[in-house]
Amino acid sequence: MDRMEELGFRSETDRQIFREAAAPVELSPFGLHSGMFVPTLERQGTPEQSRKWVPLGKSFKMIGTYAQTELGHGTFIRGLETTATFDPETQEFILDSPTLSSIKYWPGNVAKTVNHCLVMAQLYTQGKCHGTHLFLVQVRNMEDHTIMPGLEIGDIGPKLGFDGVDNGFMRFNKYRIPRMNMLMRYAKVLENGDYIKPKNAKLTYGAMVMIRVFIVMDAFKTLSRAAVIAVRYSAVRRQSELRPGGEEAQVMDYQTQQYKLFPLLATSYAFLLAAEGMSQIYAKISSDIERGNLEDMPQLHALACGLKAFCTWVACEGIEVCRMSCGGHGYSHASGIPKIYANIVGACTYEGENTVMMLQTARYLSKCYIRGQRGESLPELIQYLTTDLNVKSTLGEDCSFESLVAAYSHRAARMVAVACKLQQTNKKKGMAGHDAWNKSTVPFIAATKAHCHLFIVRNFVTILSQKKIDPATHNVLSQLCTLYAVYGIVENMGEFMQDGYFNQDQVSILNRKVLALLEDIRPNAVALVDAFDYPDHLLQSCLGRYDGQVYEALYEYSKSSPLNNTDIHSSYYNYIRPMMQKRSESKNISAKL
Ligand SMILES: CC(C)(COP(=O)(O)OP(=O)(O)OC[C@H]1O[C@@H](n2cnc3c(N)ncnc32)[C@H](O)[C@@H]1OP(=O)(O)O)[C@@H](O)C(=O)NCCC(=O)NCCSC(=O)CCCCCCCCCCCCCCC(=O)O
Ligand SMILES: Cc1cc2nc3c(=O)[nH]c(=O)nc-3n(C[C@H](O)[C@H](O)[C@H](O)COP(=O)(O)OP(=O)(O)OC[C@H]3O[C@@H](n4cnc5c(N)ncnc54)[C@H](O)[C@@H]3O)c2cc1C
Repeated sequence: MDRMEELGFRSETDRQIFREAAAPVELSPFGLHSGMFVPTLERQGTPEQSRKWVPLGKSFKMIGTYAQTELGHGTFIRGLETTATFDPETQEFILDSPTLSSIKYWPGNVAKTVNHCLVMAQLYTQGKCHGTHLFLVQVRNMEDHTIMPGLEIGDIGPKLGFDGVDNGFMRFNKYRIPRMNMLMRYAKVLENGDYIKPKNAKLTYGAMVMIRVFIVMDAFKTLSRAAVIAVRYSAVRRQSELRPGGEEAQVMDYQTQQYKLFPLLATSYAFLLAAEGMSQIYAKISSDIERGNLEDMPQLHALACGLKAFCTWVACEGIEVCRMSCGGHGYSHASGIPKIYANIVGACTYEGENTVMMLQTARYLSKCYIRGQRGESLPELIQYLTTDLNVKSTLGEDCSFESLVAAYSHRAARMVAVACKLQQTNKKKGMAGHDAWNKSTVPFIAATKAHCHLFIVRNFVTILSQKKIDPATHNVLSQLCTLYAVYGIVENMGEFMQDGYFNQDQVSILNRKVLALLEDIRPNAVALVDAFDYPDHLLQSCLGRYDGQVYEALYEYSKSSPLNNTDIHSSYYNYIRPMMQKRSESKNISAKL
């Protein structure tokens, strides 16, 4: 913190890069403070509240987190049970956890680190419940960090990853906070207890939308780091003979290794651009929302949910492929990959479980599909839903960007139509609306994945056609873009072929194109991962070192294992030797017999 001040880092991006460099392996216990607590105070507080609290947060005088999930409910926010009941006599809210299942459970850094929380609770005033709202709650004494009376707080125990984050539980026993600690930018409770409702109840969910946008960038960061490690290692690692009697080949020269890694390299670039595109859309629509124009809120919500889920799923699968492509050494923490995976895989669950998020986007697509059928105008990103599904592909040998985007549009439009028609058929059969929906959600998830895939391909193509890029770089980025798109088709061929959109010749073209691109990309593969510019310090990987001294690094790493501190381990004296002695005594006994 002091060092950041000394260096004059003001922007959140600079600060984030610094924090990551300072704690490269474990997630920071202040991540939720800087990433969620302070921004939520800024965006959900009134100007007065922000002026009061944000400087305290930014200077770490107040350290906070976001406490929403409970033992009994995470996904279903409307089902949260923590109550905040307004007492007009004292001008306070009384926070309470009325049941076991209402205990806050999972919030990061609640257990030991923070002294404040933003608590999501059901607001009661004048005997009426007004749904969930956010409240700023002091949870520890600012002098000695003791837990405030009326609260029970603890750690939830070990997890798959997130070792640097003390996820905790928290129980309220009629705990009082001032009225002005409700975040009142959109909804308000007046002194007499009157409730002023917001323009849209979902404005309270703004912090989640923001983090989902950040998570798309996390998916890029983590997948690209694993790809850097795996590609560099594949250039160093030699195994088996490619040419009989020749020297052992770099494993990167095996076509199968290229097929594992180069599409993930291409995906990393695609995700970086998608994350940037998503951030721009977020900046535009969220500033409209702040000015009171809520028209595009559903579009933003749908895009953030879909991309968060799509990108984290693909990143996690891809990181695992990177790990396995490093053979045995990939399994060691020395590779750096297990930690990357363990931390990012949580993102498939936190900030909205991925299936649930996909279904939010699906609902939006379903509504847009109906509007499109009625001839109503649709937002630009969704206009493809009205394309003519009888058209066949014009893809030729060059696999042009235009033909690839058309293929992705066709696939997504067809799959959304299939899911919507199933939903409609279910309704016609007499099912209630919710059943008709539930019984079409599997095809809706597939359709939503296709929709997100289209967004990413189209975004990559658009950037290549609009940005001024020098010809050599443009050429190699075009290869990556084409590989991302063609590989996606080859791996999901059934979805593109089901209605005969491609003919047999075109399928052969696509299969050949993938293999040709692997060869094109091979000479630039290491440069393309170097271009991400991750320092060794950040990667913390013996396999992904910039200088390629992999075996030296692995040997040094092994020597630093705590088990090597002594020649004979205490387990020998405590267990192995007594066991051996026992065995030899019993052997002697049996020999006597
Ligand atoms: C979306 C919901 C599931 C909605 O639930 P419902 O179906 O019940 O709907 P509602 O009635 O509530 O909604 C009606 C209506 O509103 C629409 N809606 C909903 N939400 C929004 C919204 N936000 N904006 C606009 N509109 C919205 C909804 O679609 C309906 O519309 P229609 O009627 O038109 O259909 C909701 O309940 C929900 O969001 N649930 C999810 C809960 C959730 O997200 N919880 C998050 C808790 S906080 C958390 O998890 C924090 C985690 C933070 C982790 C720390 C991150 C640190 C960084 C780590 C990075 C790792 C990198 C590793 C690096 C390395 O190692 O290298
Ligand atoms: C590492 C980590 C960090 C976290 N940090 C925080 C934090 O800082 N603050 C905080 O408040 N919370 C935090 N959480 C909690 C997290 O936000 C929730 O776990 C998450 O929102 C998922 O909710 P859930 O646990 O209720 O899952 P559930 O909803 O119980 O999901 C279980 C299964 O049910 C399915 N399901 C649920 N609803 C539906 C539906 N409507 N349709 C179809 N399928 C459905 C899901 O797809 C899933 O397969 C964290 C969680 C993790 C893992």
